[in-house]
Amino acid sequence: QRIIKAYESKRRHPQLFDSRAGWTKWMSPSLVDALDVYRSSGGHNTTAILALLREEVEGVYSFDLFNEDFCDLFLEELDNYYASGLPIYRPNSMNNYGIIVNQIGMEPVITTLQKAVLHPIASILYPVQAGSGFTGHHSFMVKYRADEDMGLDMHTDDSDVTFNICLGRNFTGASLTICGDSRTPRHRQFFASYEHVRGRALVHLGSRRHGADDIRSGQRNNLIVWNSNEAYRESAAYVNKQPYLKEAGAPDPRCLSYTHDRDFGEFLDYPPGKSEYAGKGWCPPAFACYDEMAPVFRGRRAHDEL
Ligand SMILES: O=C(O)CCC(=O)C(=O)O
Ligand SMILES: [Fe+2]
Repeated sequence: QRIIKAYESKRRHPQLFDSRAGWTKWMSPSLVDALDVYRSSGGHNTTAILALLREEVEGVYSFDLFNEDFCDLFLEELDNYYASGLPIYRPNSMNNYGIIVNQIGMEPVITTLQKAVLHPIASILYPVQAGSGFTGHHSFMVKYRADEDMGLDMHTDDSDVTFNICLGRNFTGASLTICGDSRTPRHRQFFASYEHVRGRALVHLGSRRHGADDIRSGQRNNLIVWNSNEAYRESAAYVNKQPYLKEAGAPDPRCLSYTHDRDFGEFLDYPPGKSEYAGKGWCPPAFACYDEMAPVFRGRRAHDEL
């Protein structure tokens, strides 16, 4: 709160923080029109919105959201914040170069975006998780560069519905690998590789396993909005209350996580500097290991207990 106040007078593009106006003027005109159709039909006419969504793979969709101007202004604003010397809160332990944008004063304007754009789309795609409204969001930037963080380990989000919006700048590589839904037999099976496009958003359930492949050149900055819905979390349908199903078979190496998976080392070498994770994984839990994995797991345990 103190930081938000301190930054207020230093904003480079104050219009980006205007929660009343929101970000509509930088949005894809056809999306704005489609949302109008949806809204004026009381949420019944979903045709126009659905026509703008591209299904990348079952359960994961992308759509054009912002224009180049928006991406430029937004990245300039972040550069300006970094130059201000104010403290930078990192989004999570795995992102050393990102920033939580709610902490620089963007929470209200992103709430406007959530109400006007994200929730309508999420409620069409994921009615159970989106429900009658989101109750909060955790919004942050991730940044990848060949000489900084290059990628992000496989994980699921503490989010009910995630929107991942690419702001550029120029880059090659850095695609997003999409695997299965957590707790399902195929959670570590490969589903798709998504190439980010500047101005385009990807939307998926937070429970979907995903990770960012290493960047080859340039830099990629994405705005991530983790939407949460308290009513859904309290309901019996909440994903974290579902049974953890037994894995169907050996994982696809592209879907392995060195921070989460107990069998990572059976398939791949730990990335440089990450070998401390060996032996610390918990996923899958013992009762949900695929058949051939059990001896591996028991062997590891027996070894550890010596
Ligand atoms: O780099 C990306 O596109 C995804 C980042 C991500 O999944 C996350 O920060 O939770
Ligand atoms: Fe994520």
